[in-house]
Amino acid sequence: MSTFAGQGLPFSLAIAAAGSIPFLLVYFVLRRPSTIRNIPGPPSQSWIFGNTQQLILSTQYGDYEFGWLKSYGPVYRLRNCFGVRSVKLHVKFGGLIPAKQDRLMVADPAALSFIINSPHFKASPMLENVVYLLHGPKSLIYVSAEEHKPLRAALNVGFTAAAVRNYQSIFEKAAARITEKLDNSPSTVDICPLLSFATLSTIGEAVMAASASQSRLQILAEAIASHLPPWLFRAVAHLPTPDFKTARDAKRLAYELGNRIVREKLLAAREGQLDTDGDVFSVLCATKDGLPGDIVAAQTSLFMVAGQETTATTLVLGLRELARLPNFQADLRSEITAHTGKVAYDSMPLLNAFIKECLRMFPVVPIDDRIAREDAVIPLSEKITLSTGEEISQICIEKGQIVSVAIASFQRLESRWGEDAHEFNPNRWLHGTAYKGPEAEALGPYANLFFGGPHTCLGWRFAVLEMQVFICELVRQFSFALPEDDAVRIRLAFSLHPMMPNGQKGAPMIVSRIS
Ligand code: HEM
Repeated sequence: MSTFAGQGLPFSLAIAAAGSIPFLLVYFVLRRPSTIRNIPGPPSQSWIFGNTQQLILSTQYGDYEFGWLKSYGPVYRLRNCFGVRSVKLHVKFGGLIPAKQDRLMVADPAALSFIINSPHFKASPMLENVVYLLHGPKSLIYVSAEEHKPLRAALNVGFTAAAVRNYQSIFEKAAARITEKLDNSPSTVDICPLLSFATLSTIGEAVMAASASQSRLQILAEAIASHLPPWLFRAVAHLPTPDFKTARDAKRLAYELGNRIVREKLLAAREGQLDTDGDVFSVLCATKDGLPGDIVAAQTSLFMVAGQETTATTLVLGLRELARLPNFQADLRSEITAHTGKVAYDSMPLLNAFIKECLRMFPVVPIDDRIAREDAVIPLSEKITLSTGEEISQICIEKGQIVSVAIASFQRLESRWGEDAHEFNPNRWLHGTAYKGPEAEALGPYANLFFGGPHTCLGWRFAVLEMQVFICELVRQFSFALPEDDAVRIRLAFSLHPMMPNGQKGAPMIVSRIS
């Protein structure tokens, strides 16, 4: 599927590496020594990769990270790529001393809350470049903090509780298409493409009223959902290599498609022909003094990527867990079949506990890198002990420090979720909130499972209703089991994905119709 994995990759890598050398040299000379060097953390695995390979490329996401969480606690230091950070003259030692480049891994609740809400931090340069390349400079996720607030408020009209209720019939039709496909599939079936296509079709219809059968929409989704290598730099992205060209083409295609649809809708609105209860773009185009058409169209790629694979992956990983819990699966089916007629999804405790547990255990964005725009003092919920023996309750960091918001680790903190934090246990949500801690009161019904701060997921209600509808239809009609030779692993490829041993995305399951 991904052209990034195709023939052009080694060539692009070579060009990217060559193009980056002058920047790296300047970087090595100008950067400042680490201020977090006394915070304990795992030893570096290699000079080139530091601990980054273990963090990002482990066979199963978290193989190392969750071990580090246990050994070093919710805040620790990791070595980044190119371990020797700078060559700095230390008069005290009378020579050239290499200082290390470190990243701060943070899963401490107070620290996380501070980082994601503070203007002192922004997305890391690497993340910004990928976002720019994929979604463009006018997309909600890329614009400056000043532009973000009004743009988000304007876009939110398409994602309110009332607006999302209008998309329910779209989700129901998509769920019916999945069950039809399952009826025509062999008993062992890869559920990934089925769910990816279903979530793509709902995004197309609910956001733009574009049918998923439109081939351009499909091509676009293929291209923009491709796994982007995390080493993309904006400068080299303008090189004429096939990999970067695919990303640029996808962004252009998305904009063209969105732009055409928005123009049609604006025209229909002027003629009083626009259905204002319809899709997100219709709602936005019908809003008096709303956003200019080009700004609405500029969100096409973001909505398609943010809304498609996220929901599909959460569902796939959840169904795999359901297969491991046959008793819970049976109870959930009983709860679903007990509801006849108009389904009140929010009043189904097992269904909602299951969805929350899927989001907790498998945050599709498990780690989010930020950079300090200026010197800052990060508060901590619990004191940590430095390698010098000193105890600290806050961390002073310098401008330029990379901080990894360790979402997956936060969602497995034993101090907050209990000793069984690493187990998939939907029942934890059945009796009040599963989250224990002084900040529990401040968390919403989803306990920050869609992240927090100004960039918290705009489409969370959309995702929840879609998952409620899909799970109800699937579990009502089918039972789910794992094949005996199941070898699927969860790996990080920009976001979490189920991967088969051959390196392809996929999740074969035994799906049987309930007679
Ligand atoms: C299970 C499904 C989903 C999960 C787990 C999820 C998770 C997230 C997370 C963690 C972020 C914050 C990213 C960051 O700050 O770097 C985010 C942002 C966002 N999500 Fe979702 N998402 C899901 C579904 C959706 C859907 C269905 C849509 C739209 C239809 C959507 C639209 C967005 C948008 C537009 C943003 C950017 C918000 C901003 O920058 O202000 N998401 N999502």
